[in-house]
Amino acid sequence: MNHVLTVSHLAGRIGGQLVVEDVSFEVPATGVTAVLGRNGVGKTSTIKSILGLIQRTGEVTLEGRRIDHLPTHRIVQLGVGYVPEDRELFSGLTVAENLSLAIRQKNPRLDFVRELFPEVCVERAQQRAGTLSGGQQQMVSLARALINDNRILLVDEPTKGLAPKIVDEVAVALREASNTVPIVLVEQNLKVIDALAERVVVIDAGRVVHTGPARELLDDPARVQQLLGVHGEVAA
Ligand SMILES: Nc1ncnc2c1ncn2[C@@H]1O[C@H](COP(=O)(O)OP(=O)(O)OP(=O)(O)O)[C@@H](O)[C@H]1O
Repeated sequence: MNHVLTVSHLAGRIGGQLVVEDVSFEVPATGVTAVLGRNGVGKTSTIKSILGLIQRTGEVTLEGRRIDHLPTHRIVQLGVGYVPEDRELFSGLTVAENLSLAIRQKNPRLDFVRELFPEVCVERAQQRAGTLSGGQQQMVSLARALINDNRILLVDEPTKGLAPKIVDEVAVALREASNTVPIVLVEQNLKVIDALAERVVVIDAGRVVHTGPARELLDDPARVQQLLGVHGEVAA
């Protein structure tokens, strides 16, 4: 299979402490690959290790090219888009200003993000990002990553803390986005995983403990319970 990203024996440290122990997985060139696991097992740290945001060892390749020795800004320039868990918008700047600061290419995908998020990217373009709701801020954060032609997008818990209706909106946007770029999605919401992910990578205590088709895992509530410690039934 054609892989856009391969992660091999990745380890990551924060303040000298090993938080990612030994993570290996591959990301196909299309669709959504979900990274799952209980709280605190190292999902966010795995994403940050790939991006070089924390001290890391191991091998990471983007379309066959080693990127594990590069600084974060180079990795992003090569086309690894990042939507961080805490959104990290410039709260005092408008939506339009947040978007224009993110542009890295001559022909940004402005029409695409305006179509995907008309409320925030058109109607609220002149509103300060810090005055938007959590869901709206999440959409700006996604738009900021989608405005460039990335090779892959790393999206960390985009639905965390959002109301169910907004979760559905974010999921629809991510599905649209995944038709244009492969996505690695850290997500706890099984309904979102069910709606979006083709494959899952489950992490426990800094290591990969399961990989496979999302459907196979979601159809096995006992295994979901065992791996994630949550009830395996996906609510209707
Ligand atoms: N800045 C930090 N300083 C010290 N320890 C940290 C820091 N950030 C994370 N950790 C620790 O690293 C481990 C992995 O955290 P990480 O955020 O990667 O887990 P996670 O699986 O993404 O969790 P969650 O689902 O709760 O977001 C945890 O034990 C956490 O306490």
